[in-house]
Amino acid sequence: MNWPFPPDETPDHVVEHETATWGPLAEAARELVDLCVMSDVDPEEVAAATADVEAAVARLRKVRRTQTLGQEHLPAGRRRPWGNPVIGLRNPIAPPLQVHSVPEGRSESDFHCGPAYEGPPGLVHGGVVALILDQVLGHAVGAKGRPGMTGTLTIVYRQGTPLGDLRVEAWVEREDGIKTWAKAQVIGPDGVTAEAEGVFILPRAIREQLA
Ligand SMILES: CCCCCCCCCCCCCC(=O)SCCNC(=O)CCNC(=O)[C@H](O)C(C)(C)COP(=O)(O)OP(=O)(O)OC[C@H]1O[C@@H](n2cnc3c(N)ncnc32)[C@H](O)[C@@H]1OP(=O)(O)O
Repeated sequence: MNWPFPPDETPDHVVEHETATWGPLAEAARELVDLCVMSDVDPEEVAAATADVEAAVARLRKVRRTQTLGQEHLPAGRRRPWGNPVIGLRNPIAPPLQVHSVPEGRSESDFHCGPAYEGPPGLVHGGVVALILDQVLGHAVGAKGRPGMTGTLTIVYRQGTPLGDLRVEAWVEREDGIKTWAKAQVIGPDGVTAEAEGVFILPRAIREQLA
C-alpha cells in the first residue's frame, strides 16, 4: 500500500547539490537557535548579531517557494521531507533525527535534544517528546507499508526526559484493515522516560483514490 504521492523527477545529483547547499544553512541556524537561549555575550554583541541575522533574513527573503517542502517527492517512493520539524534537513527546529527503519515495522533513532527543547528545568518539553514519538511511530508504520495519519496518540510520561543524548524506538504491534497500531518509547540515561501508542489510519480520501 503506497501513498499516491505526486511524481517528482528531480535527479539524484540535484538532490545531492541541494543537500550540500541548504544543509549547512539549517545547521548554522540550529546553532543560532541554541545560542539564542544559551549565549551570554554583552548587549552590544547581541545588537551586532541581531543586525547580522536581519541581513541574512533579507537575503533569503528575496525568493520564497510557492510549495512546501513536504509536498516534494522523488520517484520510487523516496521522500524529501526537508521541512519536517523532527527530521527535516532544512528545518532548524528539527534536532534533526536520523531515523533507521526496517520493513518489519521497526524504527529507531539516537538523537540529541539541546536547551532549545527545554520544558521543565533541565528536561525536554512534553510536547517535544510527543512530537518525536509521533514521528518515529509514523516511520515504523510507513516502513511496514502501512502509512496513515495519526488518529489517536496516547502518551504515558514515566519520568522526566533529560536534555541531552536520547534514544527512541517504535514498532508495529497490530494491523487491521485500514488501521495500524504501533508503540514507541523514549529512553534516557536512566531508562524509559515516555511510552506511546498510536493508531494510524489510512484516510478516507486516500482510500477512495486507491479503490
Ligand atoms: C520508510 C517509510 C518512511 C515513512 C515516513 C513517514 C514519516 C511520516 C511521519 C509523520 C508522522 C506524523 C504524523 C502526523 O503528524 S499526522 C497529523 C496528525 N493527525 C491528523 O491530523 C489526523 C486528522 N484526522 C483525520 O485526518 C481523520 O479523522 C482520520 C484520517 C484519522 C480518520 O478519518 P477517516 O475519514 O479516514 O475515518 P472514518 O470515519 O472513515 O473511520 C475509519 C475508521 O477509523 C476509526 N477512526 C476514525 N478516526 C479515528 C481516530 N481519530 N482515532 C482512532 N480511530 C479512528 C473509525 O472508528 C473507523 O473505524 P471502524 O469503525 O471502521 O472500525
